[in-house]
Amino acid sequence: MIEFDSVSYAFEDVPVIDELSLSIDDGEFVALAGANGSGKTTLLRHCNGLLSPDEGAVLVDGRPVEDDLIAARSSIGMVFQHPRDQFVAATIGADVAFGPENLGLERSEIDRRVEASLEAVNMAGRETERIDALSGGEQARVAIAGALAMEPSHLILDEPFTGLDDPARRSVLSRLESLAENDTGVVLATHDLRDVIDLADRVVAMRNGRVIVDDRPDRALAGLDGAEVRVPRC
Ligand SMILES: Nc1ncnc2c1ncn2[C@@H]1O[C@H](COP(=O)(O)OP(=O)(O)OP(=O)(O)O)[C@@H](O)[C@H]1O
Repeated sequence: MIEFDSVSYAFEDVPVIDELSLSIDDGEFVALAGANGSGKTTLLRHCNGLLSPDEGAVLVDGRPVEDDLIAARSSIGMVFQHPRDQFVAATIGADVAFGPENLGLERSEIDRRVEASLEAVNMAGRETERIDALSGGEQARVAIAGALAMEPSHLILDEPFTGLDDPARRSVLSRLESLAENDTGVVLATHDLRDVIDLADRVVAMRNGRVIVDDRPDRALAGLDGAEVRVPRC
């Protein structure tokens, strides 16, 4: 479970997160919406200690993130907006293996995780391919596999679809849907709720560092307008 307990955060003196409270259960698929600058990325960066709250607390499985950064980073897989920037190796297999290797796991366990993670994103058997030769959609899936190889309880994706065309987005989304069905919590920050409206259990929308809507997707849409997010036309 991820809990934000009255979290406030400012860059220099500019408040960005404002006494925000929110809980995300294991296995939930949450769409995090909001206009540019509403604070989505800043909030998500608190989940694995990249940022620490000025006030309040962020808890992962009941423990403040900063009390045990390694535990928090093992529980939370993060995929950022431009997956290209987070690759650490030239080939798919080496990149996905990097996290488990840092955990000091046995080679057989590392290999098992790499295989299972690539299978989960529909890229089984492609370990030796070079990442720089992949399409954007394939790179997004490799980044997700890298996060999954840590066997996180939650996967947090910060607008992972930037620059992807519709087929690539749909392919990644269908993978995320099956992960959520298998009990990995998914938090997906997006401007475009059309992507996730059929998949999400909840839509949380932010404005000026606060939660303005937190509801089932159908009801959340009724409370949002095009200024916050791009909503599906029904
Ligand atoms: N490193 C930083 N230094 C100073 N201000 C920052 C920094 N990062 C973000 N901000 C500011 O914090 C506010 C929230 O930014 P944030 O990236 O969290 O919003 P967002 O909802 O993720 O936006 P987007 O949808 O455009 O990615 C913005 O006003 C932004 O300019």
